[in-house]
Amino acid sequence: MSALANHAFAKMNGIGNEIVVVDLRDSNAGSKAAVTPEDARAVASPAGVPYDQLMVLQPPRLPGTEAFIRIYNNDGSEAGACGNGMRCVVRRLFEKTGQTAVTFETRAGLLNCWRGPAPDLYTVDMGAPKFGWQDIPLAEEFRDTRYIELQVGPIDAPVLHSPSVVSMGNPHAIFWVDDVNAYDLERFGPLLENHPIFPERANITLAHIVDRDHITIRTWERGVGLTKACGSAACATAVAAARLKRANRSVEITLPGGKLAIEWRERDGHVLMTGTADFEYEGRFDPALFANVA
Ligand SMILES: N[C@@H](CCC[C@H](N)C(=O)O)C(=O)O
Repeated sequence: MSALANHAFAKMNGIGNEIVVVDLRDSNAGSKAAVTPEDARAVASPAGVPYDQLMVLQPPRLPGTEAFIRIYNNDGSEAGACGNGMRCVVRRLFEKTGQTAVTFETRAGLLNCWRGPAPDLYTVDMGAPKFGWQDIPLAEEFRDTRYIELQVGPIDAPVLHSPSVVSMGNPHAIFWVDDVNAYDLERFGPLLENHPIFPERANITLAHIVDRDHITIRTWERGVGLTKACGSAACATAVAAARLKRANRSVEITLPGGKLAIEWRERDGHVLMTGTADFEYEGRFDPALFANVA
């Protein structure tokens, strides 16, 4: 039987990024209570609780951490990072416990999160970005990942080309454009997400630098598709723009679902993401959802 059958969940969103939060720390099965890709797809089905990311809190593995968080995309694949999902987890936890700061373990490492700088805002220290081609990862060596050779469209008149690539615990490619709405991202997104240059696939973002303090983005998410917001893409874009010296290290990013404040901190190179998180409703998963899951 699935660890999720009849288990409580909270439906939330991080500026429109659809998030389901499940806390398995209290599960009788303890640390063995793992969510399978089939479970994750069953929850995402129309009869379930459709989401972009499923955030699963498992018992902590390291002293000083609140939980080990596993992050599933709605195609059942697992992600190392999800900025919007982290803010949702943090809001849910803080409202239940009164805590105001916490450390989680994720596949991408330890993440410190806190309430503030205003009562309705939550900040996640997303850690340090990585720029090495093996870290992103790319299938072949690129010594300079500020721009890589990749294009879609005719060779002599590419529609999109020369993205910056960054790992924020998950792989991101950022294409610099004048108007993020002028491209058919639903068409180009899947081609680029699955391009052989990205052996682990990639999140694909269109970014327009409005000025040194503002950037607008739209993202095709790996394992999901078009979303209203992708927090790690906002972080990757901010860092890539600063690296190109086209923006300041603190910027406001506008996404289809809302705004995020991103700071690439000078002191330690960590990226801080600040934004809201909204609670929608809560319930229990219908066990029938998992009837055909092994
Ligand atoms: N929505 C997320 C990113 C989720 C993970 C991504 N689809 C991946 O597979 O890397 C965010 O807010 O960061």
